[in-house]
Amino acid sequence: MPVAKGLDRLLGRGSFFIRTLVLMPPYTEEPHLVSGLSSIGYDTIRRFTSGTCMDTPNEGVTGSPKSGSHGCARGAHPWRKEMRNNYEGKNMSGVVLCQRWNFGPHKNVRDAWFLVNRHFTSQRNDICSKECSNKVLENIPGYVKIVEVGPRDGLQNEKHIIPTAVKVELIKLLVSSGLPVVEATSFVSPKWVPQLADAKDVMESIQNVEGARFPVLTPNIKGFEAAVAAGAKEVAVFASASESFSKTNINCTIEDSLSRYRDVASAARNLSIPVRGYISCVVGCPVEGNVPPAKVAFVAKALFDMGCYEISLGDTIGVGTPGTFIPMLEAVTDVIPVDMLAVHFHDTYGQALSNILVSLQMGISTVDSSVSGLGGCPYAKGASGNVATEDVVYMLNGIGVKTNVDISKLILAGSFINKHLGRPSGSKAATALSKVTAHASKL
Ligand SMILES: CC(C)(COP(=O)([O-])OP(=O)([O-])OC[C@H]1O[C@@H](n2cnc3c(N)ncnc32)[C@H](O)[C@@H]1OP(=O)([O-])[O-])[C@@H](O)C(=O)NCCC(=O)NCCSC(=O)C[C@@](C)(O)CC(=O)[O-]
Repeated sequence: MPVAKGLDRLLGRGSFFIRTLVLMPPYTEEPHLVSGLSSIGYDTIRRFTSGTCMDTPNEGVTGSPKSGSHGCARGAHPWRKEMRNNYEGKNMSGVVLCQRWNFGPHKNVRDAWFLVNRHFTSQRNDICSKECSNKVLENIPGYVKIVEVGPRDGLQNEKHIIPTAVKVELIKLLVSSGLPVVEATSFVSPKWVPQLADAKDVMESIQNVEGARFPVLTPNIKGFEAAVAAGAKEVAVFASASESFSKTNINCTIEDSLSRYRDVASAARNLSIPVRGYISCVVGCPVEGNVPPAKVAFVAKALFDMGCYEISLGDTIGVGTPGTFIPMLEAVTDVIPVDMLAVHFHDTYGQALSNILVSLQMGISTVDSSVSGLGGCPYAKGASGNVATEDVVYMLNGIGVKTNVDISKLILAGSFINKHLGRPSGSKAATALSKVTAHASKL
């Protein structure tokens, strides 16, 4: 296998994990993963792995203060630390694998290891989490919080209105898979997004559902008040890094939207309600094209200053690659602590998983995704669904990262909504694993 020999030379004998990832059959064509990662300097990656504030000067960030001025003012927003602590301590769904595997004709443990994992990476790979110490993966967090956005970002874009009962059942199934956060709906104008006009009913129906948090989108004080009245205990505001998209999506300029969100954040602080912030179009806009990283950093800093406990960076139209996402993340982490950031990818160009992997390497540990890859934004023409949660969990399992999500239950949730929508899953992992299960006797 010439590619394998080349990789061994490139990586050294100790780096069998990368080799395994690259060569895992049937994905043996090209070592894209290694060549892509090797172009990112390790120093650059390390810079983002500390959970502490960066003191890097932020010249070039329009209108934002200079170095250190953000001062990581977490004391002002005590829920931040508390919420991070809440993510820990759950049972993990992974199991120790291949304890009684028969190595059979395979020459050595390494070869047998990757064959074993070819079949079993739907479970968390504990061998990997213990033994992978190579430089490429060592900075990846041990736990990743997945924020499921299917019921909101997914269903807001459906042609037909989904019955409230179906939405509620979907949310319950997602929670039962172990997802810690399920974005439930939006309190936006029903004239703009009729698909989510039943936000109040959805929220009221899940009041007794335990085991996850249910943030909802609120574009203004009106939405915030309606959300709180319906029982929401966490909200999200959504700004844009592109002026044109801001006008298209929420009918106001970026500056006006930030002013509205300051009002929402202030009202939320009075009620001790945590506020998540989104930034859309962080690398590309359907109207303006490329979006400068400094613009994203500016909006991120504004959301941070108003008290958002987490800021989700959205590649709304899915055009980003590591080549554009890394410089944007560098600009944002110059002004915001990396542990307050989340990433949110639409998979229009099939780049989401590679972008997630580099984001994790740069210190991000929160990933938004949507069951079955549902989704799209009604105001971002051409945007496809979000990255599928099943695909994200599959990848994280494969590299030994804990999520607490049971992928088989997640696939059930996906099957439920796909059946209702009358179409196949948008998740490659769910599709493949369903086939494997169906033909298990042939393995
Ligand atoms: C922001 C507005 C409301 C401005 O819309 P507007 O028309 O400029 O607002 P307005 O203040 O002039 O009000 C117009 C009407 O809407 C009502 N209204 C006003 N506010 C609300 C509210 N909160 N809830 C219910 N009704 C509301 C208001 O009462 C009035 O009703 P009328 O008097 O005509 O009967 C509108 O543009 C809107 O709702 N936009 C939402 C668009 C949206 O939800 N887009 C998708 C989510 S963003 C996204 O998907 C991206 C993200 C987050 O996923 C990240 C990524 O993918 O990158």
